[in-house]
Amino acid sequence: MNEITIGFIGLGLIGGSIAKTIRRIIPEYRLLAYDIDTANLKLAQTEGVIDEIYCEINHEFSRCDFIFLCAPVSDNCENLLLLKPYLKPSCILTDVGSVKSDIHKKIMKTGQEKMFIGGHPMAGSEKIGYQNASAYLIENVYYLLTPSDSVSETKISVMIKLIASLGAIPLILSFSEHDKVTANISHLPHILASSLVNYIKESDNNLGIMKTVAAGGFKDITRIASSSPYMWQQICLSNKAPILTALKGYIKYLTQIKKELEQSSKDNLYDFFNSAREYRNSFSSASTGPIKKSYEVYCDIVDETGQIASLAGILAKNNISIKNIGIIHNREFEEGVLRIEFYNENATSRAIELLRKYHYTVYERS
Ligand SMILES: NC(=O)C1=CN([C@@H]2O[C@H](COP(=O)(O)OP(=O)(O)OC[C@H]3O[C@@H](n4cnc5c(N)ncnc54)[C@H](O)[C@@H]3O)[C@@H](O)[C@H]2O)C=CC1
Ligand SMILES: O=C(O)C(=O)Cc1ccc(O)cc1
Repeated sequence: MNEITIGFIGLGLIGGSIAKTIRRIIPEYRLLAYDIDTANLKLAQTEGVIDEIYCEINHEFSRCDFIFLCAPVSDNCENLLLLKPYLKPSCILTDVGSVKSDIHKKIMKTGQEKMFIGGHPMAGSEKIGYQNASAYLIENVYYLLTPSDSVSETKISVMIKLIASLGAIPLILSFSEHDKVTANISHLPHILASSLVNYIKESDNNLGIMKTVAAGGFKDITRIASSSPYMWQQICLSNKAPILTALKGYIKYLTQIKKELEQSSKDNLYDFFNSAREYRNSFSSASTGPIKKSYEVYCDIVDETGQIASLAGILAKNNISIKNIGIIHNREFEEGVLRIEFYNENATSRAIELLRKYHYTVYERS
């Protein structure tokens, strides 16, 4: 088989993670990248992730069998025209942007429908840039695909195969359905997280007491407020109408709960929390959710030198890789515990079994 060549236009958190995943799973593929930030490109080349780096979009990309547009959404739209003269007809052009309607409209304008299949991995984080990219970010998560109307079935099945081979779960949607869904389950939550943080900033006293005592719940639901403001500015502007509809629907809920509280409607307040609890508990705890599951366990550990090293040694001897490790202190674990994160479900369950065998107290959190 001829060598497959894949190009990346933008190599930050998502582009970098897809490139690292390809390098991990299909190391023989040739990877090319362009990014406005040359430091990213140089790092990726030094790490052996990208084979060829370019400081402009040029004829080198005409060798690509796939091109992933991985810049913020409106930059992806602008890069389409710059790429157009170089793409071979058999190339599959895709993107990873969080919004799909604008890029599909631009694709129709530029006459590139026969090669475009929109893409959107439902995984990510509040972190920014290639330095935070991970070869496991898209493992076992939904990867939404929005093929153009005139792209061939062959191209669609090749794309589905590639995404599945990278360990993600391809799911086809129309671009308008995509934007409605993501407005509700991704864009609205990001707006809520940021508005909650802004509200607390405004309400706190000058010693920052709220900020100091904010507990797990606040931190859980506002983590995504640390995301890139530039990326979210672009997402909001690009998906304005569906986000406004979602906000309107959500504000209705807030108004309703405000009324029920004002009226001390005991039963309605109970129903409000109970219906949310039941529906939230019905979400799959398997990794295929809108939010990627993190494989973490918590473990009591004696506060003595060498304790972390001996636990890590047990895992290493059994070929279990640790993704992240560190002591945490919060109210749930009053004494402080060791938080250990693994790469996948299998490693997590093997580690739990092993550590318990060595008489460690291990906690799992759903
Ligand atoms: N961050 C997340 O959790 C997720 C982001 N996305 C989408 O992925 C895309 C990329 O986001 P991230 O990787 O998170 O952002 P990022 O900020 O980590 O990376 C963006 C990269 O694009 C480069 N870039 C900016 N303008 C460019 C241009 N005109 N041409 C070429 N490169 C350019 C930047 O230098 C940077 O390396 C966005 O469209 C976003 O909507 C999709 C799923 C999750
Ligand atoms: O960090 C998280 O939990 C996210 O929600 C990340 C994210 C951001 C943007 C997307 O389009 C998809 C996923």
